[in-house]
Amino acid sequence: MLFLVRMDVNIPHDLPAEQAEAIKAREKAYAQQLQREGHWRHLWRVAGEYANYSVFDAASNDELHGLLSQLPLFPFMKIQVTPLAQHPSAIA
Ligand SMILES: O=C(O)C[C@H]1C=CC(=O)O1
Repeated sequence: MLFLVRMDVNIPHDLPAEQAEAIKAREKAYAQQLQREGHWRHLWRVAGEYANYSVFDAASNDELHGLLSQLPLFPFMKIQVTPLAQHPSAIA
């Protein structure tokens, strides 16, 4: 099952910079692991915003929730999920 996911990141200004950088480094490693595993199919920056649009592949809503809730930045993100279905006019 494919899901369009938008993530808006909002790291509190009072979080020490060193801590923020450590969380971002763990986030990058986990994001790249999920991409290698085929769960995180697309990752695009929203131009001009600390946000991304992503496409995830997960077997169920519960699996997707598990993947997203383990993101190190999860406590600092607003996440919107849109389940995707086949479009009858799509050729691929
Ligand atoms: O930068 C972001 O959009 C947030 C998050 C998503 C992947 C990653 O490495 O960080």
